[in-house]
Amino acid sequence: MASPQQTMGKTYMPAELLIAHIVKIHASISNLECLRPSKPVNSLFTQLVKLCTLPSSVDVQCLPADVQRMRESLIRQCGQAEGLLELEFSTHLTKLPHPMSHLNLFPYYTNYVKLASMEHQILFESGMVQPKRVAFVGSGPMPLTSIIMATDHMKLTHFINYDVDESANILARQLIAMDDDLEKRMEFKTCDIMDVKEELGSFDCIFLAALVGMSKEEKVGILGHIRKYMKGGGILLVRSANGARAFLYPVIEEDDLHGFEVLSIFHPTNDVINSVVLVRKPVY
Ligand SMILES: C[S@@+](CC[C@H](N)C(=O)[O-])C[C@H]1O[C@@H](n2cnc3c(N)ncnc32)[C@H](O)[C@@H]1O
Repeated sequence: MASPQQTMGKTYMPAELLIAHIVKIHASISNLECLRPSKPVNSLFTQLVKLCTLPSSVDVQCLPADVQRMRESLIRQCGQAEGLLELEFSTHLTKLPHPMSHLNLFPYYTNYVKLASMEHQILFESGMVQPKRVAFVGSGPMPLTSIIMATDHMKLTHFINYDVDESANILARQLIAMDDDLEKRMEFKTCDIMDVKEELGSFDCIFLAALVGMSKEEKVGILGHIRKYMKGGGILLVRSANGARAFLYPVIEEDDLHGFEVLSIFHPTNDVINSVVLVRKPVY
């Protein structure tokens, strides 16, 4: 089997070697009792993220069926572990007197800062400057994207966060409760995004979190629903994945975006995981 090579200071991993490592990690994760944060869980997911952010020639569109099945299982495991990690930290932070001054305790806080800055830059370059109303779909118990966007980039914008999980919204509201500015500009609504209709037409920009729609079919169904109800000329930012990062999150291809005008697709090469796909609903 080919061995790893060094390119630009990063180990380039031949696809078959990378996949062999990922298959082994998936097997170890599958043997874990539960995916709540713990030493073994943290260590396996840290190894997995390191591997998946290495330069490689992996193309998940051409995986053998058994590896594709493993990938789908791994994406669900990653989603579950991410949700449990956010739940753990949000529960801990909301017990502190000023949760907002301790957000950086979250292990992936700097990744979210970089991702939000990247997403704001992409929106700014597409002409979406200081939107009035933004929706974040799948905000979770640690709604870092909305918080960082509202605090650092969109200081006049009103954010409506949708999450199907009421316990996530209860924690998210507690997280921002001590911040007067965010309290006024941020709402958390408990519902499946598939049940939100006319209100989607009130947003200048909608973010769709990577973990909303865990299979291609589910994601495409959600995209079609949002497109149906969002306003003409409205912008949708879809988080996707590329290369080996596609073992962690679902991938959105251009042909999953029929009916939208694709404005840009950005694949990060640093430690940010998600790709950013920006689309607009045409004004008929
Ligand atoms: C764990 S969070 C990750 C988002 C992350 N906090 C961020 O700022 O980008 C993803 C959330 O999506 C929510 N979710 C999944 N499917 C959904 C759906 N169909 N409608 C609304 N929320 C959904 C889950 O309940 C979960 O809390």
